[in-house]
Amino acid sequence: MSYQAEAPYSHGSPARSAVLLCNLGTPEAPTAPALRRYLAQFLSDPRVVEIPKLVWQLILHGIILRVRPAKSAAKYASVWLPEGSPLQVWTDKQAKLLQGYLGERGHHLIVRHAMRYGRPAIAEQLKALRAEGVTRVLVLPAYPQYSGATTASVVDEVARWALKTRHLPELRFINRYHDDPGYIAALADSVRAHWARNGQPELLVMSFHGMPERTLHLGDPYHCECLKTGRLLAEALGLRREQWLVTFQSRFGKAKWLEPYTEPTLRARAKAGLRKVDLICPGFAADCLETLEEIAQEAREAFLHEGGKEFGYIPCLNDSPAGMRMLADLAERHLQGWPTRELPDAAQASAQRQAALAAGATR
Ligand SMILES: C=CC1=C(C)c2cc3[nH]c(cc4nc(cc5[nH]c(cc1n2)c(C)c5CCC(=O)O)C(CCC(=O)O)=C4C)c(C)c3C=C
Ligand SMILES: [Fe+2]
Ligand SMILES: [Fe+2]
Repeated sequence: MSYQAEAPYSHGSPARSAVLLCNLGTPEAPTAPALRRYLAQFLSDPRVVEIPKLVWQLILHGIILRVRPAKSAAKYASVWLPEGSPLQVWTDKQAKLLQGYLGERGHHLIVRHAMRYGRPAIAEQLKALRAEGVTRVLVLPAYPQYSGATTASVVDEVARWALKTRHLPELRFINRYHDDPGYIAALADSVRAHWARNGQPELLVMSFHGMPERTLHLGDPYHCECLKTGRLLAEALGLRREQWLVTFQSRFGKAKWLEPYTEPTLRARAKAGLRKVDLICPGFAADCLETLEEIAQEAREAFLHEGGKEFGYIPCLNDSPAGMRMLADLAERHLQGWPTRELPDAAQASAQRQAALAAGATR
């Protein structure tokens, strides 16, 4: 391969650092054509569907992309906000707030968000940051638990951009924060706040996005990390073992996925006499289709249908102050050694000029 000519970092331009908050991505509209584009990109990622490419492309284009887009579009339509897809709206807001939180702590840097599938694409954002003189990028995948399908796929996409780029910024990656005390405390705070308003349930179900079970046997740490988050959150809340449960949602395809499955578990528990349950989805940094539609709508209906009486959905950390402080702490720890507390060169020069002028004026 050959490297394209690229604009050099201009001499004397400010050396800047950036944080790139990366999430999964979402369709651009709740319509079948938009879903087809999104799902084609998402489900063609070999990190997401690990079966031989040729066989999978036949199934994907021959069956899945003919049926699923319309069905998924209807689900997206039920949670779509006036400003767009919830995942897009929250992730955009989180990046803006994170810039503010880090700024208040004296860090001069740029925070942007990017999506692994759809837009704004990771490569598009890295290119834009480079054009703004950014020479250091901290990549923060918005996935508390590491998995090959999510975290590693973000790294793949950064690497794909890097493969084509001559003058690379310095790059750092955050792999996980599933057991970060700030993350656990932020989740515990939001559960306690929910209980203060609605009373404590008989059972707290912590529902994580599923993965094919074979990924666990192939060495993916995702399952272990979900269980650890669950245990730490239960400990922080002082729950007894029978008062909490970790389950897995969003099964895709016919293979066995991580168990227990969320909705069948809720149905079975309701049938067995459970009346009041709370659901939280700690693996999602922001509310999205999988939490707002699959849990807060579908799982609720299933539970009530089987005789359950009260179903509480506890939102994701989204833009909560505790969640944002946690992200700022996390980024700050990984920014160590980068000169983010110094003013960028150009701003520094201008501040010095201003100081000299002021000094001259008082003399
Ligand atoms: C939080 C971690 C996630 C893991 C792990 C994950 C694995 C995974 N997902 C699919 C298939 C689909 N997921 C879909 C939506 C979706 N998935 C995540 C997160 C994880 N996925 C999020 C945040 C979302 C919501 C996006 C949004 O726009 O709100 C979908 C699309 C929706 C649909 O058609 O059902 C699919 C498909 C697989 C196969 C997989 C593991 C290998
Ligand atoms: Fe998913
Ligand atoms: Fe789903």
